[in-house]
Amino acid sequence: MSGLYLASGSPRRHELLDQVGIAHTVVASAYEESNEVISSPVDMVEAQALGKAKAAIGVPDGSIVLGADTIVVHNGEILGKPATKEDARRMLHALSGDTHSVITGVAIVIGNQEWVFHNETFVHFKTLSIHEIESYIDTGEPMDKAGAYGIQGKGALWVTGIEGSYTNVVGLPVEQVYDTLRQIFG
Ligand SMILES: Cc1cn([C@H]2C[C@H](O)[C@@H](COP(=O)(O)OP(=O)(O)OP(=O)(O)O)O2)c(=O)[nH]c1=O
Repeated sequence: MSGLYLASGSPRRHELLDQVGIAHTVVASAYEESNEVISSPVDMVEAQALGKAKAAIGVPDGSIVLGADTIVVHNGEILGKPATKEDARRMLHALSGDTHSVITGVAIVIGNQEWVFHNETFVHFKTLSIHEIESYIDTGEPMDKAGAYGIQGKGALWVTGIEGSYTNVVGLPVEQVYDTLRQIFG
C-alpha cells in the first residue's frame, strides 16, 4: 500500500490512526464545509468526507487520501460544531438526559476511485445541571466538537452508555477504515 494522506485538521483523527498503527501523513484540505443538508444526515457527512478528501492539498498523484466528517443527530436535528458559546449551551441542553446518534462519514480516494461509507453510534447522556453545562463551556472543550462535547475528554463524565463504535464518536471509525483498506489492498 503506497502512502496514505489524512486530509484533516482534526488532531483526534490523526491520533486514532496513530493509535492503531496506520501510517499516514496529515495534509490540509481546501474544502469548505457547509451546514447544508443534502437530503439526509448520512448523505451530508458522506458528501463532506468526499469533498475533504478530493480537495486535499499537496498530495502526489496516485496516493490514498482519507477524509472524514462527524455530526451529532438529536431528534432529527443535525448538531455540528457550535459557532458560539450560546450555541454550545443550546446543544448541551438538548442532549441532556437523552440519546443521540453520532454519524461519521468517511471517504477513501485513490485517483478516480472512491470508497465512501459511514458509521453510526448511539450515545446515552445523563441529565445535566445548568452548573455542569456552564462549567463545561468555560473549559473551552465543546467549541471544536460536533454536538459540543468530547467523549474522550471531560464529556466522558456524562456518557452513561454507547451502542456501536467508540472511535466513531471521537471522529473516525478506525476498525471500519482498517477493514476497508484491507479490502482494497488485500
Ligand atoms: C461527538 C464528538 C465529536 N468530536 C469531534 C470529531 C471531529 O473532529 C469534530 C467534528 O468536526 P468535523 O468537521 O468532522 O472535523 P474537524 O473540523 O475537527 O476536522 P477536519 O474537517 O479538518 O477533518 O468533532 C470529538 O472529538 N469527540 C466527540 O465526542
